[in-house]
Amino acid sequence: MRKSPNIIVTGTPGVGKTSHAELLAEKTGLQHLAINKVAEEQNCYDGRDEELQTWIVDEDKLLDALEAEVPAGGYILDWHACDLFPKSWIDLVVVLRCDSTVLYDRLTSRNYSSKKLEENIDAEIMQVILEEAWESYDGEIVIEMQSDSLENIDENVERIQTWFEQWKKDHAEEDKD
Ligand SMILES: Nc1ncnc2c1ncn2[C@@H]1O[C@H](COP(=O)(O)OP(=O)(O)OP(=O)(O)O)[C@@H](O)[C@H]1O
Repeated sequence: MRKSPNIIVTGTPGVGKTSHAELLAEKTGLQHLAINKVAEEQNCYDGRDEELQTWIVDEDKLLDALEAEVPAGGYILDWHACDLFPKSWIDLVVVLRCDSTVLYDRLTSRNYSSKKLEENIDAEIMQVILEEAWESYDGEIVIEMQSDSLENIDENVERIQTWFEQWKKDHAEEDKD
């Protein structure tokens, strides 16, 4: 039984996962875990995709690196995929969405190749990560949030914070029972 929940914040690159996760960590005291940093620090790679200029993550190694701490709870898992985390670890999945023209502007400032830019915009339009979340977790724990503006970040974090406080209350009562 976790004393604090685990929340995934996921979505296409550039939708605002880090921005949300950092503010949410500040408001809730949950620990922000940038999964790409864990993969880098623990060398959970299985080669490199030169065309897309990204590392290929060895998911088994990555799960091994997370297994000792994450199941106990208290983490915000920030990553551009969500299907590798076991269902039993996760209490809420936040899928951030972004208008494709807004996302295009955010990603062009990153010097991505045109192929990488196009793939990410297509993935957002086709709601690839949202479908992945629906397939991997129970529908009632998956929430979709729009992340086009700074106001959206504040509103979304406030909503998640309300959910977090309710979760804590519910579980404190369960502990008493
Ligand atoms: N809702 C938003 N409104 C305005 N700007 C935003 C919003 N979300 C993110 N941004 C801006 O877009 C850029 C990318 O944001 P961020 O790094 O949080 O995205 P990300 O999803 O974590 O990206 P990555 O997957 O590459 O780590 C940053 O410059 C950030 O300030």
